[in-house]
Amino acid sequence: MMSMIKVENLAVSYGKPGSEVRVVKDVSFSVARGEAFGLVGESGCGKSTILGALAGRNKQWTGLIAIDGESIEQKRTRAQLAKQQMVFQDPFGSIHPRHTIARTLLEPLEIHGIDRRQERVAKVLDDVGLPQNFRYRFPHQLSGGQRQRVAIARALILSPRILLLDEPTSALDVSIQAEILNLLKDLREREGLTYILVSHDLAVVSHLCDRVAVMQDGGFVEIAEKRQLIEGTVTHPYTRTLMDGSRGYVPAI
Ligand SMILES: Nc1ncnc2c1ncn2[C@@H]1O[C@H](COP(=O)(O)OP(=O)(O)OP(=O)(O)O)[C@@H](O)[C@H]1O
Repeated sequence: MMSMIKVENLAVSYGKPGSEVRVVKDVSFSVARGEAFGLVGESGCGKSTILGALAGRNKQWTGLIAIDGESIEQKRTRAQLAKQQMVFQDPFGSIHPRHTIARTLLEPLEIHGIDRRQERVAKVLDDVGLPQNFRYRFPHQLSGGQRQRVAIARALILSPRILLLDEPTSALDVSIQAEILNLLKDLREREGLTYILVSHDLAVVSHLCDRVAVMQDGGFVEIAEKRQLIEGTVTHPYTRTLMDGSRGYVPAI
C-alpha cells in the first residue's frame, strides 16, 4: 500500500549558510495511510524539528519527503500545506488569546479561500465535542482541555489528511490527558487520519501509536512496534533506558 508519509535521508538544519547546525541527521521512515506513528526521545533530540519540516514550517532540509504519493519541495503550494496540520502542546501557539473561537476557526478558511464557512465551523465543533455556543467565547473562558479541543478543531477545519501532534497532552492534567487522547483516537478512526505523535511519554505514545521511532541526538536508534513496547522486547539499550525512565509507564493494549 502507498505510504501517506514517506521520508528518506532527511536532514534538517538551523542557522545561516556557513554556520548551520544540523539537528536532524539522515532519518528515514514511512507511515501508512491511517497509521499513528510515534516519535520519542529526550528534549532537544530533534522531534519537533522533524514535524516542522513535514509541516512546511522549517525549510532548511535535504532528503526526500513525499506526502500522499507526491514528492514535496521546500516551497509548497497552499493545497500541499493544507494536507497536514500541527497541534502543539500549548494551544496558545495556534489560538489567539483575544479572538473568539469562531474567529480562530474561520481564519484558516479565509486564508485558503474556502466556502461554506459557518457550516464547517459547526462541523468541527461537533467533531471535537464542543457545544455550538462556544463560538462566541474567548480562550480565557475555556478550560485547558477545551482549549486543546479548539486547537484540534482549528487543525481539522481545512480537512487535512495528516495531523502532526507535538506533545498534545503534556500541558494538561492527567485526567484530561486521557480524554484528549481518546478524542484523537476516535477522530483518527472516524476520519481515516494519519498521525505523527511526538511525546516524551511512552504511555501516551503507546496509547495511540502502532509503531514508535526512538530518537537520540538527531537520529533514530530503533523503530519499535507497540507489541515490543508492551512485551519489553525492544532491541536498543537506549529504548530500554527510556522505558525504565518513564515513571508510571503502563502499556496500553
Ligand atoms: N529555531 C531554532 N534555531 C536554532 N536551533 C533550534 C531551533 N529550534 C530548535 N533548535 C535546536 O534543535 C535541536 C532539536 O530541537 P527540537 O525542538 O526539534 O527537539 P525536541 O526533541 O522536539 O525537544 P523538545 O521536546 O524539547 O521540543 C535542539 O538542540 C534545539 O536547541
